[in-house]
Amino acid sequence: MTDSRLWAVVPVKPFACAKQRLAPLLGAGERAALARAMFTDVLEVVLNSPCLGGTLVITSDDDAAAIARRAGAAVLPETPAAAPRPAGLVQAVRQAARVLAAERAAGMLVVPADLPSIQRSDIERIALGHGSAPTVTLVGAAKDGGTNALACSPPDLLPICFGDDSFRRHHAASMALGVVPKIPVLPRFGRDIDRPGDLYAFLEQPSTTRAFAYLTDSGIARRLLELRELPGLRKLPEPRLPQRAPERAPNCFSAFTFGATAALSPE
Ligand SMILES: Nc1nc2c(ncn2[C@@H]2O[C@H](COP(=O)(O)OP(=O)(O)OP(=O)(O)O)[C@@H](O)[C@H]2O)c(=O)[nH]1
Ligand SMILES: O=C(O)[C@H](O)COP(=O)(O)O
Repeated sequence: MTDSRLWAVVPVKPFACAKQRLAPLLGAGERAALARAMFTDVLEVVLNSPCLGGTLVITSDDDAAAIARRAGAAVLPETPAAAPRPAGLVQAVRQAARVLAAERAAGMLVVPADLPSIQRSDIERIALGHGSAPTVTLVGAAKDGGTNALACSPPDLLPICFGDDSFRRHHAASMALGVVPKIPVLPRFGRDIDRPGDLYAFLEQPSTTRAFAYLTDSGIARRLLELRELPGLRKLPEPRLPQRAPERAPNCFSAFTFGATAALSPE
């Protein structure tokens, strides 16, 4: 590959297992639908960013893989299947880094699938400011010390250590390599939706995202209004769809099996 642009890597956990920390507010089906909507928002942004060389979605979820392929992204079947966090995320991103390095990609930009508010200008700030190898760019989560954007050139330069306190650990790993990471200030990249407070904050800023539309059209936003008086939600339109009863979550870490890794060219 002679392209000097970064490849976006979007790791996606099976929707049926996603957003467990939102269980106090949402049923299993609602969490899966929200994760799907957020992933579609993120996918649209990265695929519409010509500053990127391509988009690789790594997942063991057939539905996520089908969405990615329809949108024009390359899909890398995750092997082994998603494990409990953070091991699953770490192994998935390491797998993607190995594949991109083998394809001689200039670098990778890991974009989590739970950042529905990001915009193309945010991707451009990271990609166009990243520079040539060896380089690391990091963007931290606003609250929990996580890493919400990780770019590295070459793709397998940086030890991947998602999990508790990951931003500090990724920063330290980069410094240990003698690479001072670039840390652009990107507030929208800081706002991943993990916990109830993140969901309330997201709802208080109406947007044209699929995630916001799902939460309002399904009646969830109004239900949360009744749970916690949110002045910002008063002007929401009446919900159009009947509310779905919470469903039981399936066994989330049953074994998935996939074939060989997909080619990088989008199918
Ligand atoms: N491919 C893959 N992606 C993962 C895995 N675990 C998490 N992710 C993705 O990594 C990003 C951040 O993950 P989390 O914030 O832990 O999201 P989550 O696992 O849905 O949230 P919880 O269920 O509350 O832990 C999201 O895009 C997830 O879909 C995994 O095991 N495999
Ligand atoms: O930094 C990390 O480990 C990932 O971004 C996931 O963290 P989160 O579950 O807190 O979003």
